Amino acid sequence: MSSSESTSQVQKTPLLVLLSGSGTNFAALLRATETPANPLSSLATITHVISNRKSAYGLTRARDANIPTTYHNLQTGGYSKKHPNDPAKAREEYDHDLADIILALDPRPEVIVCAGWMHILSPAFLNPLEQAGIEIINLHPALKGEFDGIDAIGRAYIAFKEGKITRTGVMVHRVIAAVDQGPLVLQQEIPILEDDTKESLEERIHGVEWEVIVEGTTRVVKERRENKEKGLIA
Ligand SMILES: Nc1nc2c(c(=O)[nH]1)N[C@@H](CN(C=O)c1ccc(C(=O)N[C@@H](CCC(=O)O)C(=O)O)cc1)CN2
Ligand SMILES: NCC(=O)N[C@@H]1O[C@H](COP(=O)([O-])[O-])[C@@H](O)[C@H]1O
Repeated sequence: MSSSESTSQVQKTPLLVLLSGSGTNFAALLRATETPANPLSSLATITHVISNRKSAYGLTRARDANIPTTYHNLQTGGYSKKHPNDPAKAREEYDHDLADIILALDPRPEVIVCAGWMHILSPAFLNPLEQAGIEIINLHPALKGEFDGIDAIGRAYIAFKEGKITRTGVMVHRVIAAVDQGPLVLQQEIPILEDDTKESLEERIHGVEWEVIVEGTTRVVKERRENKEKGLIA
């Protein structure tokens, strides 16, 4: 940033959020971008939200915040009907079109945050986004290398009850084709207490998620802006 520029004049990094559910993590990220005391508020802004589920309350939260939204669904988008006997082809076309939707946005997002996005992204999506230089990160309620995939919290709780673990955690990682196995941005361990129920553990994990998604996004945005200033990326 040149000395004559204030942060208010510097273009904020446009973020796009992918979500499938209630959107509490999106809400936490939005709060951070709108809270002057939070460093993220001077660095980034959420410019679009996409969900694959029409009923996702996260879409309502985005609309209430006057953030543009898109609903993109495998069934209602006709992908499954077009390829009734080839679900892989249907998913490939769905992913390809999702990438086209994002690449056509103005402003084009620079960082995509998966915040409870419950769809595995294929190379048909990942490749064009990578070629466009758009970074993708994901919030996952487990530590790296543990409980990849869905119901990570439930599986961690079972492992705890079986005496196999005494802690779990939350991570933000970069998204690659291998689900939840991309490079770590950051993670935070969460102890599992003897008297924890699945519900009490889940509640504690969600509270940590709302912090980790902000810190993880902030780290990625800061690194990207520094790399831009150094001329390492366009
Ligand atoms: N290529 C990648 N795609 C996604 C990643 C990733 O790391 N690489 N992270 C996920 C988020 N996620 C866990 O953090 C996750 C979400 C969903 C699934 C999954 O099995 N989805 C099923 C459908 C499940 C459902 O609809 O309830 C599916 O896509 O067939 C696994 C992991 C986001 N995508
Ligand atoms: N594999 C990813 C995954 O399981 N993510 C989970 O989706 C929820 C989204 O909640 P939200 O819609 O309230 O943000 C989060 O709690 C997170 O644990």
